[in-house]
Parts: sequence; structure tokens; C-alpha cells
Amino acid sequence: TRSTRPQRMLKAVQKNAIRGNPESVISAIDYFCKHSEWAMNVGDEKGCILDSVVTEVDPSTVLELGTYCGYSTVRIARLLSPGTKFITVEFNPASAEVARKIIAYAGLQDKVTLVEGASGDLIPQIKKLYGITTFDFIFLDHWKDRYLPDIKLFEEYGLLRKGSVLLADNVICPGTPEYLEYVRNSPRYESRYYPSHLEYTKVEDGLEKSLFLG
Ligand SMILES: O=C(NCCCCCn1ccnc1)c1cc(-c2ccc(F)cc2)cc(O)c1O
Ligand SMILES: [Mg+2]
Repeated sequence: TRSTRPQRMLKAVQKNAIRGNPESVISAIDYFCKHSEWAMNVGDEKGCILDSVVTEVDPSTVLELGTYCGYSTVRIARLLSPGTKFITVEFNPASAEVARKIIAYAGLQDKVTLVEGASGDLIPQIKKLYGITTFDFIFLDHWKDRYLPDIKLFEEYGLLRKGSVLLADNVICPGTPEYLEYVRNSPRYESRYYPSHLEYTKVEDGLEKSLFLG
């Protein structure tokens, strides 16, 4: 049967990247998406903004919602200090399978815990299952209509601390209007928009960074 796009992306990584070299894995995926098939990775332009925020926060605990094929997982994990706890959540088993292989190809499997399941089910259990009290950095890149309900779960289950940073992809395209309205109007957050473009295109998109004020 016909392969899937994530499977073809994995093949491109295995063919064109150097095992154990995260930069080459990132480049191989970007090349594949620019020259072979578009895919919904955060991409190189927004990826540089992601890198700068992760570097600035230098988090000890990280949560990513929406692993997909592991591109942003690799971007984040390659920047983390040893001992950092990094959990990434993927709903789609086929994507998760490819992501595990791409993360391992980059040599970052020991830095990442990939959890398969729905964020809404997992968030209430994270403290119990993974011994995490609060997250220093959260990257939202999953279903766009889950950003708002999930940030409310973070608040409800005490997973944020004064200074926690949330970074949300796709706030323009496909768009997350309710989430934007919430973080920009809530007195509990200080938000800033980073203009950019939809991965591998000229379409307007951007990232919203929100600082939890406690
Ligand atoms: O839907 C997206 N991501 C979620 C994928 C499923 C997540 C499953 N999951 C994981 C954990 N919990 C649930 C997404 C879409 C686009 C896009 C933009 C333009 C276009 F024409 C088509 C698509 C661009 C992105 O950058 C995206 O992130
Ligand atoms: Mg995205």
C-alpha cells in the first residue's frame, strides 16, 4: 500500500541526514518540505523564533502538544540542558511512530518522553504520571481548537508558575482566535505576537508568546 507523508519524510531523513546530528535532521526535513512535499512542521522561519524563546527561557521542564513527526521536538530537545524533563504529546499513532524514529535518528531519544494520547485526557494526569509540578515552557502546536481548553486545564491543575512561558504556533493560519482573545485579554498573562509565515510559504502566520503572571 502507498506510504504516508510522514513515512516519506522519515525516509528522507534516513537518506539525507547524519545519524546523531540534530542540525542535519532539521535541514533534511526542511529540504524535503521545500522541494518534495509540504508538511505541517513549524519550519525554519518560525523554528528560529522557537529556538530563541527556548534559549531565553532555558527551561527545566518542557511540554509540547502536537509532536507530529518530531521536527519541533528535535529543535527544542537539541537546545535543552542535561536533566531537563521534556514531554511531547501526539494523538495520532502513525505520526508518533515516525516521530520516535526521527527523534532517535537525531540521537535525542533520552531527552524526550513521547506520550500517545489526547492532551485533554493527559494534562490532568501529568503530575501523577511524570512527577512534574509545573512547566517552565509549553509549545502548543496541536489541534487549534484545543489551545484554549488546554490552557484552562493548565491553570485548573496548577501546571503553571509565575514566569511559565507558553508559545503557540499557527495563531493566524489556520488560526486560534479564541485562544488569542483569551491570552491577550486575561490579566494573568502578558502576551506578545511574533510575526512570521506559514511554514515553507509566504502566507502570513506567527507565534504568540504568553508569560503567566501567577
Ligand atoms: O493542524 C495542525 N496541527 C495539528 C495536527 C494534528 C494534531 C494531533 N494532535 C496532537 C496532539 N493532540 C492532537 C497544523 C495545520 C497547519 C496547516 C496550515 C495551512 C493549511 F492549509 C493546512 C494545514 C499548519 C500547522 O503548523 C499545524 O500545526
Ligand atoms: Mg503548527
